[in-house]
Amino acid sequence: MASLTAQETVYSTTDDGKYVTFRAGGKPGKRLIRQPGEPGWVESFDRIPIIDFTNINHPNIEVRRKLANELADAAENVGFWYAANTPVDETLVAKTFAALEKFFSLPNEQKSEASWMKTPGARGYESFADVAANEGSGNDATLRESFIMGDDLTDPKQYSGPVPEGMKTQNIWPAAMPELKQALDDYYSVLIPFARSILHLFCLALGLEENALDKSHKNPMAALRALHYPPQDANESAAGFLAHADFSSFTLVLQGAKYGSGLEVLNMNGQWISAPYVPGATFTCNVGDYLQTLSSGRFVSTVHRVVNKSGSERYSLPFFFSPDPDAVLKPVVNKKQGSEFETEYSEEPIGKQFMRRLMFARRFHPTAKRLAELQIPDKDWKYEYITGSLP
Ligand SMILES: O=C(O)CCC(=O)C(=O)O
Ligand SMILES: [Fe+2]
Repeated sequence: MASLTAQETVYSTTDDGKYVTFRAGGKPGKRLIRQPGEPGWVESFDRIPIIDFTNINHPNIEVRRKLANELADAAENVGFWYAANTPVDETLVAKTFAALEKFFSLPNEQKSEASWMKTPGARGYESFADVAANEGSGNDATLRESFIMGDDLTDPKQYSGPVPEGMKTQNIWPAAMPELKQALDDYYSVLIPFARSILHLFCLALGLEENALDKSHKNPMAALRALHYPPQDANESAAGFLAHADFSSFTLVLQGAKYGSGLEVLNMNGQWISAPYVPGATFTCNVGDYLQTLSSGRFVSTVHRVVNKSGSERYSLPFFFSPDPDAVLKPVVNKKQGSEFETEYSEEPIGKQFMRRLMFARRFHPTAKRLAELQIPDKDWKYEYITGSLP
């Protein structure tokens, strides 16, 4: 059993002191920073709740419903929660992190053989220099490097049905480390059923049939993003990962015991609440934008960032679970009374919205524009991409 202990609350203040700025829902946003007792201070979380997932697949639906209600409470009031005692075992976690450490320690040329620029959907390796170029943070910034793999209907390890016509191979793998594919495939194949069970809990929590969202998550867009953050200087003002909300239905992040912490979650008072590692293969999880829309804003896609001032290397492994690329996302429940949530949604299939946001995040990168044109050869889209006027 993981120990269900509350963690320390830490505030950090690398913002301008008055506002925190971020990107959420594809738009820039800002939040006023308020100290306790100041006008406008609101009740908001100061820690991330820990939920025991032992009963996630319990045969009795009433037992599952009880867990679903705990999850709903966290999803409504925080948007983040720790999932302890999940079906994912610690040996698998240790093996996966060992593979990631090995991959990131390869020479740059070997990692770059599997560059994201060679794939249709920006899978593969994103170097320190790529991140610096994307975020305009300067050429020598070494804030993070990452490796992405995800859903791929051309990969028989993932999908046994007939490959849809015109479907391209999505993932790319480094020739220098063939065992990376094995390690990430193994982990991914355990995360998919775990995520499906969580989706069922969210349906119960919304008062729907457990399988109500299965039809929009048949061949879900799902991805693992392995991340490596070297320790940042104490006076470095850039974040390892800028403040953002996720474009996913929900995200399940693994953090490793021996690595530095640095994940921080924004509460309603503009305070950064730390979300460090919790022992026992415990996941740090959050609601993403798509579930926020599906739930009419009942579940909140909360802004977060990474600032690794721990003094040690940090590796983390988010798993993003999103709807089918051809799904059109509409709220499946009514808005809560008094909710100020914007209920506007787009009729555009979510896969296209997803790619647009993915490419927008790389808009300063010289090669990203070419990649964007390959992926979505759509005039309007290109226009939006070039001018940066995304909705
Ligand atoms: O590194 C982490 O813990 C979180 C990274 C993250 O927020 C993301 O990949 O969207
Ligand atoms: Fe994120």
